[in-house]
Amino acid sequence: MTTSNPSLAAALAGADLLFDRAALESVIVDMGRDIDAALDGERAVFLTVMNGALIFAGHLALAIRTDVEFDYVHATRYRGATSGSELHWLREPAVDLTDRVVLLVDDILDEGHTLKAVRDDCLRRGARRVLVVSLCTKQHDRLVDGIKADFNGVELPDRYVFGFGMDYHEQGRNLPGIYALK
Ligand SMILES: O=P(O)(O)OC[C@H]1O[C@H](OP(=O)(O)OP(=O)(O)O)[C@H](O)[C@@H]1O
Ligand code: HPA
Repeated sequence: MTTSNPSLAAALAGADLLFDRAALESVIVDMGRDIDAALDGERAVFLTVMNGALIFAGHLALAIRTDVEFDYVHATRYRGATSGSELHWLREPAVDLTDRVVLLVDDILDEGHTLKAVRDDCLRRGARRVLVVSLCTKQHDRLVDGIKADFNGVELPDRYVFGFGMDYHEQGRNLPGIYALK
């Protein structure tokens, strides 16, 4: 941690716990069941958007019974800040997506720029179907046109959240719950 980072302890002291680990694990089990039904036996590419989706992806993969092929992309537009800017691609998919079903797995659908760009990139690479899977979606009117989650775990108020993979200035990703700044 660099010394210029705002204090995680101070943020936690002023934050609300929205969903604890047990609640999230239960939601993710249900998502896995729904995804199995949608895949109907097809072996999908399980494409994780790093870094934020890391923890969700691990839990979700264990909740899906259909075999999947793992790959990941790294795209970031917040870069440790609490408001987004343009998307930076740090790693593109390695698996050939031609004619594949893709489970596009991310932690949060906020304004939607990230998932829209990655989803469109998968389609450009020839994916037959992209199912957008997000642990949470923020409720506000800033969502870009043309993107929605096909599978969503929980809905969030319009507040900056962290934990369960999501960062507060690159801190707090391994907190076992979702917290919201006041
Ligand atoms: O819907 P949007 O407004 O585009 O925001 C959602 C994206 O922002 C976060 O990534 P971030 O850029 O913070 O990178 P990270 O995954 O490394 O935390 C999050 O993991 C999503 O990918
Ligand atoms: O509220 C958020 N928290 C963490 N990462 C994010 N990326 C987009 N919105 C958020």
